[in-house]
Amino acid sequence: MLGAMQEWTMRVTHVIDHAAREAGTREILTYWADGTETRTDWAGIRRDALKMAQALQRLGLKPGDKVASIAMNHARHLVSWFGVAGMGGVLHTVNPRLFEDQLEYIINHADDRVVIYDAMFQPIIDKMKDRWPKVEHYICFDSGEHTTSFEDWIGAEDGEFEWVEGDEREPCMICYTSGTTGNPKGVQYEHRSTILHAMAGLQPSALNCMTSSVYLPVVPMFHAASWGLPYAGAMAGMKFVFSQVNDPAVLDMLMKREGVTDSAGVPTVWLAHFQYCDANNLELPKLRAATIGGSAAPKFMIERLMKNGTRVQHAWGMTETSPIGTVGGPTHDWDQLSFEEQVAKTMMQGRPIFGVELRTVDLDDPTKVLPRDGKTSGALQIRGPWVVKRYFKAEEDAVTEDGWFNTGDVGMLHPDGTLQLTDRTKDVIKSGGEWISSVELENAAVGHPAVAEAACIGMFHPKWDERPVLFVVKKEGQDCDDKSILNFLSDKVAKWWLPDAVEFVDDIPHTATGKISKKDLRDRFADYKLEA
Ligand SMILES: Nc1ncnc2c1ncn2[C@@H]1O[C@H](COP(=O)(O)OP(=O)(O)OP(=O)(O)O)[C@@H](O)[C@H]1O
Repeated sequence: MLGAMQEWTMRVTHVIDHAAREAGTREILTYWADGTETRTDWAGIRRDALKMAQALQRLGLKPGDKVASIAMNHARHLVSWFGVAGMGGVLHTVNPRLFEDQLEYIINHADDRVVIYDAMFQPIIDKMKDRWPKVEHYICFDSGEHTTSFEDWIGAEDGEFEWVEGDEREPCMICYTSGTTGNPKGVQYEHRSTILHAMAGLQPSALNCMTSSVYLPVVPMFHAASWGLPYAGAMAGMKFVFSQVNDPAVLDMLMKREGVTDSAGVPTVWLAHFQYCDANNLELPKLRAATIGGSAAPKFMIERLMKNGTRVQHAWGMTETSPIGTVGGPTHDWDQLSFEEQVAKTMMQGRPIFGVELRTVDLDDPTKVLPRDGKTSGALQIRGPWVVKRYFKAEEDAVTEDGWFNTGDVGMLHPDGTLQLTDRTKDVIKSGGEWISSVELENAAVGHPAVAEAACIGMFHPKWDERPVLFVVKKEGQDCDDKSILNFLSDKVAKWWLPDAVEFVDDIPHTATGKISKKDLRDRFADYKLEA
């Protein structure tokens, strides 16, 4: 027998309705690429989203149709998150840094009918237009010099529109993985999964979203739904500060002037911020918390932020998990820990937020579930209502028979639930039947004063199968040799982990999301040979 509560379909339109009703005047600021700024509020975002939904219908779009956005973070992009979902459509947030073949592939694969883009990406549109035969309309978020401008387009509507109703399991957004592991794969976020994920993000131990938050998400809206922040932020009714550019000078100015309390982004964002403040003799902004994820946050970054009074929330997730899986933050015993212990804990990837479950399985025998002992490393699996079950247009599910998604990450679970990632399955190095973490070697190497960046890959070795080779980019004006690096590593990793060779390179290839691309590094050094 069922209970007797009211019907409430979990559609994301509830989120914007709530924000406009309960926090209607809470501000949304945008700093635009041309240096101008505009301010709107949650009521304004809803008003424009209604107009946009109406305008999409006028173009002939039907529920289920897809609209691509190629855009940075700003209020109009935020409008499209709710406008597209509000007409029953699916917003496809595209990473503009993808390579041309990937851009061609994903827009065609998603069957996008409309592309809305920032003027700064006009060159991409000009280059790609002929390769996207299914796209019928182009709209520019900015000026519209070359095509219809967003403001003119929605400005022609009166906003007298009723959100399109539908099933809560219908998709409202599609994000593609960046394809470092093959062709990009589309992950469809449902209305329901999006709401559950955003509500989970409101847990105090998660994204730290509350009415008092003034949030500057540096994580782009095209990167795994900006970690769900636009939805969680609307639910909390917080103030957003957006910047269309990722210039540390602009971010620093906005953080200080607007009293930003929270920010979220990949580690490289803080790297650039540190460099900017150091070069200009400025103090770091005093944030309440910085959520860092997407790749491992290095120790020196965590230390520096914590010393500055900023709580570091080290998060792990992936496009396939909407993306939040785990978030770090003070544990019950936090106050009893020394600063060093707190840093060490923060370097791990945090604990699962309510709603998802993690387990690790043996790398060689995936049927064997490993103990949560903080010692045994294995392949990380996850399940939960905002974790992918099947990729868009795939013919088979992407989960194990018992319903777990294989993340491709390697790590261990501690008895208190903390996840400690050690590598990705395809990057972990197998030497003489034992595993070596390429990430741990890299993290240790970047602590060397002359090292700007380091990447470690396993190279074929006639005796050991694979041995680590470390590729290093030196800091400008600094010098060092392989002996100094190996010496530096010798008390930080096991002796048999020490790389067989250290190679100095001018640059290390990166993926479209700014992570080290080991695939490209391997391709670049395909002919590399290690001696027996
Ligand atoms: N806090 C973190 N520490 C270490 N690694 C992390 C962290 N957060 C995310 N990652 C890494 O990022 C991956 C997810 O990234 P994302 O979904 O953006 O895919 P991608 O790396 O860009 O592309 P692909 O899945 O195609 O390789 C995780 O599986 C993990 O390897």
